[in-house]
Amino acid sequence: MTTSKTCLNYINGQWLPAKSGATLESRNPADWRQLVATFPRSEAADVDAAVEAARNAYCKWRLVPAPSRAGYIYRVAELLIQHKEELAQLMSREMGKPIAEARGDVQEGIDCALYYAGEGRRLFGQTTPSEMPNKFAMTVRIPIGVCALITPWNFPVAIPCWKALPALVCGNTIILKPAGDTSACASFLIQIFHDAGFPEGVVNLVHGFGSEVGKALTEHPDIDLVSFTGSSQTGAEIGATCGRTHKRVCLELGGKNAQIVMDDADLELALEGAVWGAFGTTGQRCTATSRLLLHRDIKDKFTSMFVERTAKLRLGAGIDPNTNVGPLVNVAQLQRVSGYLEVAHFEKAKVLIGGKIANMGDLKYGFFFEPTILDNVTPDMRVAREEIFGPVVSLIEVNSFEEAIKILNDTPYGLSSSIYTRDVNRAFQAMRDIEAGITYINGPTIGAEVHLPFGGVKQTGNGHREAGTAALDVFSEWKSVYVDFSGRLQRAQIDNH
Ligand SMILES: NC(=O)C1=CN([C@@H]2O[C@H](COP(=O)(O)OP(=O)(O)OC[C@H]3O[C@@H](n4cnc5c(N)ncnc54)[C@H](OP(=O)(O)O)[C@@H]3O)[C@@H](O)[C@H]2O)C=CC1
Ligand SMILES: O=C(O)CCC(=O)C(=O)O
Repeated sequence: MTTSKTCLNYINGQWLPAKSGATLESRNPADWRQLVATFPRSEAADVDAAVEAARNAYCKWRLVPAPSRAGYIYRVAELLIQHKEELAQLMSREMGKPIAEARGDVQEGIDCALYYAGEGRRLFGQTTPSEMPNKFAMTVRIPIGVCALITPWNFPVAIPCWKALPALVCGNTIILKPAGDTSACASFLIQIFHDAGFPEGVVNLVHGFGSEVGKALTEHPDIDLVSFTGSSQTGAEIGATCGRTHKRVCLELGGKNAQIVMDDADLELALEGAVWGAFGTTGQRCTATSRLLLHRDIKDKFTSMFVERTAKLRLGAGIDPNTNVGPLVNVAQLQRVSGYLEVAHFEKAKVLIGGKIANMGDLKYGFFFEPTILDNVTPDMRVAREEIFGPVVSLIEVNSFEEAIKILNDTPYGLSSSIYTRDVNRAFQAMRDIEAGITYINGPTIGAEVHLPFGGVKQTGNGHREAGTAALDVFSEWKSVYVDFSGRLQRAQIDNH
């Protein structure tokens, strides 16, 4: 039996309870009887204290040379490596991810830290010729200020790292508001930042409800930027508030990702991709495969292979190394996914396998849902259009490559996409014509790498990207600098120079 943790806020280098003293609980989704952590139910007053600390710290942090800022980030990488297993096990208990995937989540945090530590010695700007003689022109990146990072529960280490590390290397200070379901993981991560020695106030953590702490951060006049990953609904609300209060905002929202399997595909390879893409992380990824667009010539064969393989997946607690599919994160997710099965029945989709809450034996203490394949799905059905965020995938038959691309694009979202084909011409055509931020050729829709931009088109976001150098464009402003060493007034576009 593992003991529960008492998590606190981290403000100005101090571990503190909520000013009100109120607390909330985080429980193991594989067995809700197990308390994983208690954490502060913070309010606007706690947010005010964190914003004040971050604002004060910003004055000095922005002047620390970027290679020195990167030194702290490198130390985060070292500490994450040191604590990888402990953190992965905590994650598996707190949000249910199978342990191998939890290790992958921490590894992504490590990769991210190593990448942005390196960026501290680059942060390249441009030098460019001036129109004038004896004048030098260049661009430099400058930080934005105090950044609020509002993160979900599905990648409790990777997503906070994607946001915090580029923000910090650019010279901003941060306040993390993690999802309540992964408050212990967030505290562990911020302990690592503390141990890495960041100056007081540079890194802050405020736990609590999104509707209280998240909202207070978004509305706060002294927050300069909000970076958010989560639902489209909350994202739209945050976007509207930031518009009203003139804040920079970066939104990473939903997906309705599809994998195309063409008639010439390597079916075994496509099968591995479909299983991992649809049921990895119990389908709780914004990049999860929730539609399989199958060419009519391989549909029957591929479908029976897929059903057979899905039947072998083992549901269980993530901490058990034999588990393939863990629980959903909480009862609300379980209800949401069950609700979509009602929709599927109403829409006359055919359940080929799964389709129910799994409550045999010890599973009855958790939020388990059977891996589910829906057939006879048409592109207009709700199950084919709305983000389900669970282990449910819809099969849609297509007659041609062109039809597959058309259906793939026929969604309000545009995050990830995939095509399995041996035809290089089709692969390149797909790369060009698919409307999505990410396209995989002969790979599943999941598995992004930290040095490439991550994000999507249409309602998946608001045009920004996380990860890679693209994240530096979120967390810094461009300043154009002209140095005139002519010793006289030179006026571009007016003087005949
Ligand atoms: N794109 C993605 O990666 C993700 C998408 N989702 C989608 O969202 C659905 C619901 O999941 P849910 O966890 O409720 O997602 P939310 O978008 O509501 O939550 C994401 C984060 O935002 C916070 N938050 C909630 N309301 C507000 C608000 N008004 N202002 C500021 N911050 C807020 C949450 O805090 P708190 O935890 O306290 O609610 C959490 O930290 C899922 O089924 C899935 O479809 C969810 C997670 C990730
Ligand atoms: O699958 C991936 O590549 C990353 C997924 C992710 O970050 C997410 O679902 O939020």
